[in-house]
Amino acid sequence: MASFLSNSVRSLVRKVPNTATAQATRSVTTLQETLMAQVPGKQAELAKLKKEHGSHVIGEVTIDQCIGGARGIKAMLWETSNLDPEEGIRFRGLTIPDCQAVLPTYSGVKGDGEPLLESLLWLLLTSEVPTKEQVDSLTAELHSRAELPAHVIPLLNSLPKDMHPMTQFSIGLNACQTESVFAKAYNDGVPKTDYHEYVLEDILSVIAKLPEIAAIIYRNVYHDGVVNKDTSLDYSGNFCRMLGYDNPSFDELMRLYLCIHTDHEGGNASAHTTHLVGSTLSDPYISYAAGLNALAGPLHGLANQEVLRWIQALKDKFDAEGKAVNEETITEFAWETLNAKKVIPGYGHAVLRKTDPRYTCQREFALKHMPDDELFKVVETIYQVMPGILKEHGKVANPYPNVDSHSGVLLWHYGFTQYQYYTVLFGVSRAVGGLCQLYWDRALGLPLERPKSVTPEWLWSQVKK
Ligand SMILES: CC(=O)SCCNC(=O)CCNC(=O)[C@H](O)C(C)(C)COP(=O)(O)OP(=O)(O)OC[C@H]1O[C@@H](n2cnc3c(N)ncnc32)[C@H](O)[C@@H]1OP(=O)(O)O
Ligand SMILES: O=C([O-])CC(=O)C(=O)O
Repeated sequence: MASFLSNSVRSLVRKVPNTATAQATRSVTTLQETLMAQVPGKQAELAKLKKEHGSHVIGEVTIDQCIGGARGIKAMLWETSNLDPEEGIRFRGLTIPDCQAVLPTYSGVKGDGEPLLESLLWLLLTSEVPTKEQVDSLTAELHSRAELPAHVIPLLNSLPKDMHPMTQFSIGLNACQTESVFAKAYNDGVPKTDYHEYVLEDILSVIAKLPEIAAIIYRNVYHDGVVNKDTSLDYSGNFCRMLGYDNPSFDELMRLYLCIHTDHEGGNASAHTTHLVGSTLSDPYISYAAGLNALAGPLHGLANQEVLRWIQALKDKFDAEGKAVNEETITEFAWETLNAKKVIPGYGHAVLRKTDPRYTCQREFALKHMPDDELFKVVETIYQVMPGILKEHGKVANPYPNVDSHSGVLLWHYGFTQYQYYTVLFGVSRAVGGLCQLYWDRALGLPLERPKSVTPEWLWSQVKK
């Protein structure tokens, strides 16, 4: 890959020498080689579609959609995943159970344990299921790119402990932008046909650096500030050690967690923001930092902390009143929330119309690893009553739980109770989806995103015609 790069940029690339593992696995086809072989064909296919069918109509837009957050408008090309309202997410055509069956795991035996994050990264970028050797070479490559620039650790250490972890995360990633190979290459005037080669460098480096930024924040805010690595492990395993967790079952949970939160087609706020900001040719570091800021909103990724906050408030209220948490008290608390004109966090979705399969696979993990956990039973009871309550409420298009409804309770089981931090874990994972697409955005030469807005007067003029 580095041979494609100009001399001035090459000095920024892969500053960390290849590890022994990377050298040993050099015989496998690398991620970069796989992509370079795919790009010309994908470019030609898209050019043909545009040339021969560019004027084909694929939808219409109503006033409701125009003022209603663009729900359902098909206006974005997304390679890496697709969301069906009934079935849920498919990553390059594979459902979550498909991924669990075919993607390489830590043990090396397919289906034995959860897929490795590196497996999903490879799948999303290339649309191919990697071999274990390819995944191992990617693990080594990510470890070799993980070093943070010297100024970032003191910066993170200087942040107020009461600053929200997502704000710290965004600051940390923005500060790493000094390493952007793409920004330097653009400045040096490389031709636009080469952008994707530099963008790929940045994408892999961002994904590699995020766990340590995240771990420093966690250890600073809640513990002693000390981060210990173990790069003999995979990406998720090493991340768990950096956070301070050393438990094989928690490692598996983190592998599942990091895989299922990666991508949710293009319209969700964090992926869309990354894509939009990237379309201005902002580099992947600051494009994804923008995506993190979108993820930090309570209607999006922050809902995972809000779910735990809601459950704790529920428990506190009924503990104080000497009442049990059961179907009756949950129903009472849900109506209090709804009557106060607040949302039930973890329920509803802009696209899904059934229980989120990411919820289902986390529930299955809980049934396998923690069937008797007290908080899991509360989440199960909420699941029994909430769809009925929301249907009765009558406003919600989807009364079923989304991914955020279940993730916190699993973390809590392992002693990871600092729920204000939960969205940072989501942010480590979402980088993979948003940035894999950003690679294809540049490889396919997608343009600046700039939809047309209209005034209320214009809308009135349309209906009065
Ligand atoms: C990773 C993720 O981002 S998954 C989503 C995480 N977010 C949450 O869990 C927060 C709770 N859920 C919600 O706020 C919503 O369901 C969203 C934001 C996810 C989707 O929003 P929309 O597509 O607008 O949902 P929908 O069409 O069902 O909204 C219709 C009405 O129901 C309300 N509604 C939707 N979900 C809920 C809910 N969980 N609790 C109460 N009211 C709700 C909306 O606020 C809206 O009210 P309004 O007409 O007064 O504005
Ligand atoms: O798809 C959405 O709008 C929200 C969501 O579940 C995600 O981004 O994971």
